[in-house]
Amino acid sequence: MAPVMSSASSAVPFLPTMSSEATLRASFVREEDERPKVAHDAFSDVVPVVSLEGIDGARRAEIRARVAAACEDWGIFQVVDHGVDPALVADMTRLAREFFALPPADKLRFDMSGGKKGGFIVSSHLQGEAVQDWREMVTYFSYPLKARDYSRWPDKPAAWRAVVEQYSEQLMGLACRLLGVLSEAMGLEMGALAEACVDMDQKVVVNFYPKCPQPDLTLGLKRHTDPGTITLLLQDLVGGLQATRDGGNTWITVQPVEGAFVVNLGDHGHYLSNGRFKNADHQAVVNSECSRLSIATFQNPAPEATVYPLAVRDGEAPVLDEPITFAEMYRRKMARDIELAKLKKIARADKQQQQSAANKQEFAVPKSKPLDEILA
Ligand SMILES: O=C(O)CCC(=O)C(=O)O
Ligand SMILES: [Fe+2]
Repeated sequence: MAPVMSSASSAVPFLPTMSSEATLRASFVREEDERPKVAHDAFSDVVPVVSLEGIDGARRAEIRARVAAACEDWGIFQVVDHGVDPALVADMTRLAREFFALPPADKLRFDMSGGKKGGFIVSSHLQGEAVQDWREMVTYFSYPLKARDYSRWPDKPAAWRAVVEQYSEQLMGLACRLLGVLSEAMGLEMGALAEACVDMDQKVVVNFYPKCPQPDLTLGLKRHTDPGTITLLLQDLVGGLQATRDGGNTWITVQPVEGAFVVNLGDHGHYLSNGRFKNADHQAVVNSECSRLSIATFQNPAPEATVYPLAVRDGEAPVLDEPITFAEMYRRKMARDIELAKLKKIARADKQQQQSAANKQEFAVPKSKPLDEILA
């Protein structure tokens, strides 16, 4: 069936309408090959849920083996019994929901469009991209401490800044414990990955996906891999995080687990393992029944950290030609994405032109011929 599109221009502010329009604006409608293939609630349990109870003692070897297997398979696993205070997690999600429920003007006081470091933005699609993501987000640059610019941290709801600070600190602790296990899983010393990150960066991104009138035509967040070392994702029980390991042909929806963090390996982690551990290829889908909240904590190396395999096994060649900095790795990734976005935009415009030419032809009334010409 042909998609039903609203003709409103994407230049019109769309915040208040994201959840109230009956049909999707054209700027959110994805090409067929990018649309969701699996429902937001068709949960799969293939991504293992690993308890971290006993991580510094009796269960370390078992945890390490399960983490290694999951990273070789999907680049994703979930952790429970992780030591992050559940009351803090509850406060974080409650206050995040309160923020997104504020009037648009309050959120736009922290508008980060135009390249500002941190704050609120709608969709956050790449420069030049033809299709927008169905999401709002707010970002906090939280580590290193010198990167904290409190003027870019929303000050409403009142308690949120303090809660984000505590959350960032506890997640940094969890990330360091996980990097220790991951280093060992790569056959390295426990401190190897943390050392490779130099002074670790942390960025917290709170994603809010409003309910959507036509979720089958769009994505909350398009397919991507995270650039950093690992990402710790807290998702509510609605579901919508999807992963693929065959380039987008087949997808699974990660089963939400109460209180768990989903751990995604990013590009940096992938390269350091010499490609043995996958950089999780993932996206977020939306639904028409309710909104969804997820909080992604990105643990990235410092911009000047070197990206190069640390764990090259016998008989393997390094997956990178030469050591590069993380800043350069990120620049190349963005350049590739922008190039791809440009090509997709051109293909989309071509297709729209062909469609409108075909429509004109269909409706063109054939010139009538004199009867004797037809009969001749
Ligand atoms: O919301 C989700 O499930 C995914 C979020 C994500 O992948 C990201 O923020 O990078
Ligand atoms: Fe992601």
